[in-house]
Amino acid sequence: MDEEVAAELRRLRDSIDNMDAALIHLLAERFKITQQVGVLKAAHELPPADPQREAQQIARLRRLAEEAKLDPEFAEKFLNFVVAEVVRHHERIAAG
Ligand SMILES: O=C(O)C(=O)C[C@]1(C(=O)O)C=C[C@@H](O)C=C1
Repeated sequence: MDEEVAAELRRLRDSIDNMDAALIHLLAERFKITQQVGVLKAAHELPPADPQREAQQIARLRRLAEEAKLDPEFAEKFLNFVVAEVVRHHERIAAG
């Protein structure tokens, strides 16, 4: 590979690595908060999932994605993926 191309690829990959690290830290913080939500819901016998809240989140994230020029379908799929995992955690907490 041309040395200039290799240097540019390295530079871009360094930025990708930084962003991936930021995403992991953000997700870890989000899961720490949803863990607290799970404990609160279990203590008050609230259902693990809240479809109405999810519909609001999806509508909001789709809007934000469009503004940011990110595919709104992708944003929705990503939220659903994360929330499905959160609901699994909530169910585990509720089961004791
Ligand atoms: O807000 C809640 O009620 C949550 O449990 C958190 C959360 C989320 O991860 O954002 C997860 C499950 C619910 O269906 C809705 C939202």
